[in-house]
Amino acid sequence: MQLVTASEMQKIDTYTVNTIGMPQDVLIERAALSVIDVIGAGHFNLEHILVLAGLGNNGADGVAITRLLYAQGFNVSLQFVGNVSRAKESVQRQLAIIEKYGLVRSEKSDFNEATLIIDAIFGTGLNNLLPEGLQKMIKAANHIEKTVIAIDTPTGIDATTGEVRGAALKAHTTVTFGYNKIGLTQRVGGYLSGNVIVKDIGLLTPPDFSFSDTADKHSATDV
Ligand SMILES: NC(=O)C1=CN([C@@H]2O[C@H](COP(=O)(O)OP(=O)(O)OC[C@H]3O[C@@H](n4cnc5c(N)ncnc54)[C@H](OP(=O)(O)O)[C@@H]3O)[C@@H](O)[C@H]2O)[C@@H](O)CC1
Ligand SMILES: [K+]
Repeated sequence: MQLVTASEMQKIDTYTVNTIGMPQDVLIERAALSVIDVIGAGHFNLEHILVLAGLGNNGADGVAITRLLYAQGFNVSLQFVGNVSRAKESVQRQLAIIEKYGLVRSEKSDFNEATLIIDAIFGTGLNNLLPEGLQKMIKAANHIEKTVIAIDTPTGIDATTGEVRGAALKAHTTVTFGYNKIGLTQRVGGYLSGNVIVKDIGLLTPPDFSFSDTADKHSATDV
């Protein structure tokens, strides 16, 4: 199966949105729906779902997932990591929608109460060490061994190299979009990603795209 680096994935996202004209919110909705499929097909304890969201498009996926779960009647909490006033427009749009659903964000959540954690903090946009406060939070969450579903990549894993950027939230399952990422198959990233499920969300790859990875070297689970 074809693997990609973080920057290749970003180029494919940009091509799909800017050249093809697929609205970004449609991709986010499809990403969220694909995660709902995985949650529904798995044997997860859904008594209390906690969604941790970041300030970029990965966080926007998280807010959309929260809305879809809430609309189905699940007990779901949404907690942001970082200052929401600095969130990308995609997140702000999702937040405006959930407000109208009557969904209220949590300021601080008790991880012990959660039966399932959805990690939508950072995805392919991760470009540095995680902030120290977040590293601490992740280490504490790993310690209590909750079941985690990572959105696109486990937070803290470099999607290109599989290295840990300070700390990484260990996932039971990672739902990744379009193509699997090299970093989810190598080094510690391979271990911390758990079961990797690749979902098609309608991304298009430019016809002349040159991948740095040669497809016949690898195999992975495709769904
Ligand atoms: N593109 C699309 O259309 C679609 C994308 N989708 C989803 O979006 C995800 C990629 O989204 P994203 O590019 O917004 O980046 P994300 O991982 O959310 O990070 C947010 C921002 O955080 C920042 N930052 C980075 N590292 C940092 C650090 N260590 N400490 C602090 N800040 C740090 C950095 O901002 P910068 O520093 O560059 O200003 C970065 O931009 C992808 O994984 C998939 O889930 C799908 O829904 C399909 C449609
Ligand atoms: K994530």
